[in-house]
Amino acid sequence: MFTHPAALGRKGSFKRSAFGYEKACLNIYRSMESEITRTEIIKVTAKLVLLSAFSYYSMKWLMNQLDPTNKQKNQAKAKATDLMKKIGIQVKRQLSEHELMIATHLVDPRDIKVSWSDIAGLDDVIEEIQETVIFPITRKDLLVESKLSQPPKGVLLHGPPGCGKTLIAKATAKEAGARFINLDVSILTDKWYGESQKLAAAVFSLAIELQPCIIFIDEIDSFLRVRSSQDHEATAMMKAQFMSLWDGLITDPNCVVIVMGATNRPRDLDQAIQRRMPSMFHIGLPNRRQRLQILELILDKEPIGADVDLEGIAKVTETFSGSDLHELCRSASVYRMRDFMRSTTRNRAAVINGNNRETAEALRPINMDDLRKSFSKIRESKVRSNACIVASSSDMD
Ligand SMILES: Nc1ncnc2c1ncn2[C@@H]1O[C@H](COP(=O)(O)OP(=O)(O)OP(=O)(O)O)[C@@H](O)[C@H]1O
Repeated sequence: MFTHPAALGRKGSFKRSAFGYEKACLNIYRSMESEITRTEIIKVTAKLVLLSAFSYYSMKWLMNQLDPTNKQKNQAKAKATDLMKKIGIQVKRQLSEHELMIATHLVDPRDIKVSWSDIAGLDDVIEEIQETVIFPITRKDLLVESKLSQPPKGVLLHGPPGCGKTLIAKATAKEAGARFINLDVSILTDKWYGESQKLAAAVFSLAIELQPCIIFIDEIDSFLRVRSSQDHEATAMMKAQFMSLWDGLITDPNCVVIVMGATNRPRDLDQAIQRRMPSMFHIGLPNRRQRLQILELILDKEPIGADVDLEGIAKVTETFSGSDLHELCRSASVYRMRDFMRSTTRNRAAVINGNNRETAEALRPINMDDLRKSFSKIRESKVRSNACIVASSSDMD
C-alpha cells in the first residue's frame, strides 16, 4: 500500500532520504494538479497518428525498394490491367498483386485462331471432349439438376510431340467460351518459396474469379512429375500445395475451373496428379488415314499441281507427326519460291522488292517433286535424330 512520505518518521539518514523522496512526490502531485487541456491531448494524438503513418509508409517503401521483383510486379500489373480491359473482364473485387501477375498469362479468346476445323484426323477425340468438357460448360442450364454432369476438374492430353495437343487445348478454350490461362510454370518454380506459394494460390483464386476458366499447363510432367526423395523441400511443398488447391475445386461442384495438362511423358506424372485428371485423351501419331486428312487440311488453300498424290505421301510418312507433315508441306512450298527466284533476275528482283502481285501470279503450284524433295530432307533429319523411318521417297511412286 502507498504511504505518503510525510507520514514517515524523520530520524537520521533515513530522515534525509525520506525528505528527498517527499520532495519528488510533491513535484508529481503538483504536475498532476496542472490540468492537461483537451487541445493538448488532440495535438499529441495527431502527432502519434502522423508518426505511425509515416513509419508505416516508410517501411512499405523500403520493403518495395528491397524487393527484387518489384519492377516485374509493376510491369505485370500494368500488362494484366490492359489485357483484362482488352478481353472485357470485369472483376467483382480488387485483384491481389499475385493474381495480377498470373493474369498476364491470360489469353484473349479473340487471339485464339484455332478452332475444331483447324484440326484434322482427331474427330473421335474432339467429339469426346465436346461431350465431356464443353457441353457441361456451355449447356450448364440443361444439366443444372445433375451433380454427375459437371465438367471434369482435370483433363490430360498425352501423346508424342507435335500431334496436336496444344491445338486441342486452344480449340477447347475457344469453343467452350472459357477464359484461358496459359500457365508458364516457371513463374511458380523460379520464385523463392513464400512467393511461389502465393502465386500458386493466386492461380486458383484468379481462375475461380474468372470462371468458367481453363488453366492450361503444357509439359505438366516437368512440374508435377513423380515425387521423389531427391525433390527439394520447397518443390515438394509446392506440389502438395498445388494439389490441395486443386482439391478445393473438386469439392465445389458449382465451380467451373478445369486444369488441362499436356504431356509427352504421362508415366512421369505423379499418380496423385493422374487421379485428379480423370479425363485422359491419347493423341497419338496419326495413322495413314489421319495423315491424309492432315495433308488435305494443310494444303486445302494452297495451289497444288495435278500430279500431287496425297495418298502416296500419307503412305510413306509413317511415324510423321502432324507437325512433321506441316513442315513437309511448308518446305515443299519453299522449293517453288526458290525455283521462281532462281529462274530470272527479274523474278528475283520482284521478290526482293516486295512486288507481291507479280510474284503470286507467276509462282507455279506445289508439285510432287517439291513434296518428294521435302520428304527426303525431313526423313534424313529424322534419321539423324534417331527416329525410325523405313520408307524412302521412291515409295511415293
Ligand atoms: N491433327 C492435326 N491437324 C492439323 N495440324 C496439326 C495436327 N497435329 C499437329 N498439327 C500441326 O503441328 C503443329 C504442332 O502441333 P501442337 O503444338 O498442337 O503439338 P503438341 O502435341 O502440343 O506438341 P508438343 O508436345 O511438342 O507441345 C500445329 O501447329 C499444326 O501445324
